[in-house]
Amino acid sequence: MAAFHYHHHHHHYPHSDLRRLFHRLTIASSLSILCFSLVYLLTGCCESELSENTDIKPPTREFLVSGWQYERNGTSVEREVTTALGEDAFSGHPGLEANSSGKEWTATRRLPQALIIGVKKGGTRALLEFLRLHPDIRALGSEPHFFDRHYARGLDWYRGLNADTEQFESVPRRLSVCSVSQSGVLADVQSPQPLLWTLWSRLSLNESHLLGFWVEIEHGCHLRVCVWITGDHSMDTLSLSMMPKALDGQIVMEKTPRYFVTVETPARVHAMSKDVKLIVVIISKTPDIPPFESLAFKNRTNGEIDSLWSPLWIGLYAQHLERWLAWFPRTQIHLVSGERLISDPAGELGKVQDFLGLQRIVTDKHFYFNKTKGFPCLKKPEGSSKPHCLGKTKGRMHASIDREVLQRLREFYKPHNQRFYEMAGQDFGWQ
Ligand SMILES: Nc1ncnc2c1ncn2[C@@H]1O[C@H](COP(=O)(O)OS(=O)(=O)O)[C@@H](OP(=O)(O)O)[C@H]1O
Repeated sequence: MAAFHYHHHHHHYPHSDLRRLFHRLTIASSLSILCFSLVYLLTGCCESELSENTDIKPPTREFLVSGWQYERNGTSVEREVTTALGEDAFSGHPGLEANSSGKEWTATRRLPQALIIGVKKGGTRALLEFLRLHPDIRALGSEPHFFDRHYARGLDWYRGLNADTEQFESVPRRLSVCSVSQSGVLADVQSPQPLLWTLWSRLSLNESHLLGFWVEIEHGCHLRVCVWITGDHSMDTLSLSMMPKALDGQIVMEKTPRYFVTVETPARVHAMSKDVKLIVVIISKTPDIPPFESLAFKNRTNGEIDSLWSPLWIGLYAQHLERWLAWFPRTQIHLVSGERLISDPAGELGKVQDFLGLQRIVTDKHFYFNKTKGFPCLKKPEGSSKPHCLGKTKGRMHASIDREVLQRLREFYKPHNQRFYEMAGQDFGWQ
């Protein structure tokens, strides 16, 4: 049997919601911003420095200017916000760490050399989070959807080099994200909304994740607008959609499982780099979309499968792989078995590391099987010392599917899968 997939819920944030949010932020912050502007005008601290500061420097917090915080689940967030900034911000990011060798300072934002292109619900998040453990991998946490949705924004946007002067830094595990403006400081102080807006549009989050924000100034008079976000999505989604800074020799990568099935993507990826390494996680599973049994058929009585229904169409792996093979050699595409990623994560990760030309550093020592979750979890995820499983949205209970329907799907997928095995040069044993 082949793979079946779910509808994916992407976040869409209506303009009006964001408007309302910023409205609230404005009211909450206007007082402190006024004070801030006063201090600014009185000290005139930027005058001499503005023109000299074209590079981002490690920030030294001078003021915690504006906060919009409230109690959530009975715990005050204020102390933690300060902690996140004062102690932890900018730790865990090679591009920003001060180190006696000074080497870290050469880290730059580069276009990815490897992509996890698919497939949706195949285990792409697990694969990326596992790969992140490797010191030679720098991975973007969110799904940037550059080649399928944001292509018109251009490669500089993708890389994280905005046309405007903003720079973003994220501290993925610490739940604080900041946007730094290097120009027009006074104007920004009087109106932090555009900065917040840009920062916000870079996050795959919505208003409900926002716990607070603050504006601060650092040495060199860069303005930083920071948001503090709930922990619920930290492992799965908290990251800015731009490439992380990486050192020479590190592999930059991202995952957007939709790339695999979008017709225009292979050519676009090829135009970025003909050497990029492509990873596809493929799996055989049934989507958990009630009423699956009726949606899967064009005509239930004669058993005609609706092959254009997206969750079933995604599973036509041969068809999708064929499009990639028109642009990239088979050796540049690595297939990961979604089933084995669950039953033997270290084994699958070993092969991926070989494919990427990396030393096998992520091994069975890094995983344990969590019986409650029913999935492998990490003993120590990147940037943390505590064991971690993926979030609630990964590894869900699936409703059982009618046996006859399953049988019909097996028949439907059989020839497609056969063709896929031939193309892949590998039998995945689905039946
Ligand atoms: N270690 C571990 N922990 C949790 N879940 C795991 C793991 N390894 C693989 N999986 C499987 O990953 C499925 C989600 O796949 P994706 O991350 O590719 O989904 S998404 O397309 O990004 O939404 C998810 O599918 P569902 O069970 O349907 O939620 C899991 O089966």
